[in-house]
Amino acid sequence: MKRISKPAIVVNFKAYGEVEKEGAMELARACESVSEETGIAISICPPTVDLSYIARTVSIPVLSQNVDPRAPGSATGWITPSMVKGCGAVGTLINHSEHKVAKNQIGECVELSKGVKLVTIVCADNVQAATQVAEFRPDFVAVEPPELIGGNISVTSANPRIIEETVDAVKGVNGSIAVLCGAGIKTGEDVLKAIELGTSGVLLASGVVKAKDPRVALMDLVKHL
Ligand SMILES: O=C[C@H](O)COP(=O)(O)O
Repeated sequence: MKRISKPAIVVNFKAYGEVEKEGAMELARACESVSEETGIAISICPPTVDLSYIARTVSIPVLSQNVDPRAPGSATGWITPSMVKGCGAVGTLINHSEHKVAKNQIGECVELSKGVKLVTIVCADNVQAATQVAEFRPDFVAVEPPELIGGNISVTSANPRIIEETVDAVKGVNGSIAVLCGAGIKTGEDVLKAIELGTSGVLLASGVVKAKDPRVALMDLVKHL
């Protein structure tokens, strides 16, 4: 199933050492296997260097970790949305906290991505930023307080208000934009809380990528869905 259905679990592999060499494909396979076994949509964002290989191999949705605001042409080293689409990915993150895009270029990334029918997940650090990026009409806005990213305290318990307020603010801009939350999410309880707070799912990384057994971590994440 290549569609990002809801509730959505989006696993960002980032650039962790665990996903170097064959690690990315092994993790992609684990996500695919849990998704098939449970029927829950698990989407993945592998490192760009593995995007094409993984997108053509697994049956779950594969997204790029970023795109650049460039159309096909003389753009050495840039990652165009068109290229991402061409290698079999179904969507892309944009403006991740660890890969910021200049404010005036976020809209361009969304437009170019939509133009090639990529699903767009635009990240935002706070409610104000989430409201601003919602104006670009992405498919998803993912709110992630940077100080909680990669830590052991889930945004759902550390700052549930930011999630509720982001859901209200984004829906106020456009009711069809789905909201995700991320930062420190590690358990099925965290995911359940995220849904109860009004989101359509979660964006997470370390809870799966750095888990001793990623398959066990994934099964736990989806156990209440
Ligand atoms: O893209 C994922 C987010 O930055 C969250 O990362 P984390 O789950 O390691 O906190």
